[in-house]
Amino acid sequence: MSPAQQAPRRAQGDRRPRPTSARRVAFDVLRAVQVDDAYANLLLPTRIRRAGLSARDAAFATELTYGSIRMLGRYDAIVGVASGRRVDDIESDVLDVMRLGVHQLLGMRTPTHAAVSATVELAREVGARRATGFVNAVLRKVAAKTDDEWDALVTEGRSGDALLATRWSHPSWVVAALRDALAAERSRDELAALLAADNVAPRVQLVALPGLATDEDVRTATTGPVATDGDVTGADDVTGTDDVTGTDDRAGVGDATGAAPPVRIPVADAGPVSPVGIRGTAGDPARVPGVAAGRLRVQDEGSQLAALALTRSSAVRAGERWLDMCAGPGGKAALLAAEAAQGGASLVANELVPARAGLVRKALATVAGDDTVTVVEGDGRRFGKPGDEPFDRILLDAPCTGLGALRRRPEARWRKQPEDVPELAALQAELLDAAVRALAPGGTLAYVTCSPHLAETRGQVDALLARHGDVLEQLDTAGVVRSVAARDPQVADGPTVQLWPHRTGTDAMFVALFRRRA
Ligand SMILES: C[S@@+](CC[C@H](N)C(=O)[O-])C[C@H]1O[C@@H](n2cnc3c(N)ncnc32)[C@H](O)[C@@H]1O
Repeated sequence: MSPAQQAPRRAQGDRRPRPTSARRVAFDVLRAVQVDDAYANLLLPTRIRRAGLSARDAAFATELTYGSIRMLGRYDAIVGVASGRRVDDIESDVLDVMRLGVHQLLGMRTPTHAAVSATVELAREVGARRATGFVNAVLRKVAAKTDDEWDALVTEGRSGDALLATRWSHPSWVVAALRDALAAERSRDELAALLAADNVAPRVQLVALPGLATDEDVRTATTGPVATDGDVTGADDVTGTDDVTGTDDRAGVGDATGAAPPVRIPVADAGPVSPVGIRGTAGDPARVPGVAAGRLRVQDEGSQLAALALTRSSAVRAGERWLDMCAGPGGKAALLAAEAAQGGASLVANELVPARAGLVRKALATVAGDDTVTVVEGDGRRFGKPGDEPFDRILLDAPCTGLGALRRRPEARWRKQPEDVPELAALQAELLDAAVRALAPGGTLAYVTCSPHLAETRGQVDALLARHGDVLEQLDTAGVVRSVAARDPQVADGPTVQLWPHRTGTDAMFVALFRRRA
C-alpha cells in the first residue's frame, strides 16, 4: 500500500506539521477549481511539487484530482442517492471530500477500508470534523454496490441525453452538442464511445519540430514508461492528448434509449497520426532533453495536423508571409515557425492577451530567428485594413468553447455554459472576416477550433461562405489532412474535417481550408 493510501500514524502530542498527503493535494486542487476557478492542469503540478510527493503519490493525486473532476456529475448523483439528500444541501467542502472518496471506490478500485478511512481522516484534516460520521456512512453505502449497480440506480427513470449525461458525467447541453456534431457526419451511433473517451486520461503526445528535432531526440523521448497529461510538470504548452487506450467496460449505451451494450473504446495505439508526432512519451516530458531544448514540444496530434494542413496544402514559396491570428500560448505557432523556416517563409504570430503573447515569445524563442518570426500583441480583428500588406497563409485557431478537449481540461465541461456559444460564435465570425480581408489573392486560410460544436464549426463555415463566397473557394480539407497524415486519420469525406478522440486519439479538432480567388 502506498503512503497515499494509508493515513500516517503519529505519536500523541507530535506538533510537527503534518506532511501533505496525496489526498490533501487532490482536495486542495478540487476546492481551488470550484471556488477560485483554478485550472487543475496548471495548479496540480505546483501543489505536487510543493508537497514533495513521491512519483507514485503524485500519480495517485493526479488520477484522484482529474478523475474526481471529470466524473463529478455522476458522483454527485451517486452521493445524492446514497445520502438521501440533495447534493445542493450538502456543504461544499464535505461534498468535495466525498467526491474524492467515491472516485477511489468506483474509479480507482482503492480497497474499501483504505478509501473510507483515509477519506474520513481527510474530512477531519480539512476542518469538516462535524461531518465525519456522515462521510463514513455515505461512503460505506457507496462501497456496498458495484459501479454497474450504481449506474442502474442513478440512471433509473432517465432517458435520452439526460441518461447519457448522468452515465458519462457530461452536462446535458454538451451531450446534445456532441450528438449533433456526430449526426452531421452520420455517426450518431458513436456518441457513447466519444463520451467514454472524454473520461479517459490522455497520454502525452509530442511534436518533433521539423528541421530542429534529431533522431536522438525522438529516441530518448520514447524510451521508458508512458506518461499521461498529469505527469507534465514543466512544459508550458500542456496540450498533450492521446490515444484512447483504456477499455471502459462499465455497462454502456448503444443509443439514447437506455439499451446498455458495453462500450469498448478502441485500443488505438497504432502509432502517431501526425507525421511529426510522438506517442508513448517516457516519464515527465519536461525532463526529456529534446523538450527541454525546445526541439520537441508537448502538443496534441490533432493540433499538429491542423497546422500542417495549412503549411502543407501546397508547396511553400520562399518569401511567403504567414499569419497566426490567435497564437497564444504558441503551440501551433511553434510548428508553423519551424515549417516557415524550412520553406523560407516568415510568420507573424499575434495574440490579444499580453501574458499569452509572452508564452508565444517563449515558445518561438528556440524555434526560429527574428528574420522568420515576429510576435505582435492586439486584437486579431484589426488585420486586413486598407493598405496593409496581405498574408499568403493565415491560421485562425479561434477562441472557442473547447468542447473537443474535455479529456485534458477536466473542469471545462462544468465551466462552459451554453450561453457562451453565441458570444464566441460572433467573435469567430468577426475574426474570420478580418482573416478574409488580410488574405492575399491565391492565399490559404485555415479556420480551426478545438470544439466540434456545430455553431463553431460547420455553421461558422456556412455563414462565412454566405458572406464571402464570391472571393473564397473551399478546399478539400479531408483530402489535404489525409495526404498530410502518417496514417488514416479516419475523417469523413468533405470540405471540412472533424477529428475525434475516440477514433484517432486526438482532440476533437475542426479544420476548414479556404483559398482566396486570385
Ligand atoms: C484556441 S487559442 C489558440 C491556441 C494556439 N493557436 C495554440 O496552438 O497554442 C485562442 C487564443 O486566441 C486568443 N484571443 C481571444 N480573442 C482574441 C482576439 N480578439 N484576437 C486575437 N486573439 C484572441 C486567446 O487569448 C487565446 O490565446
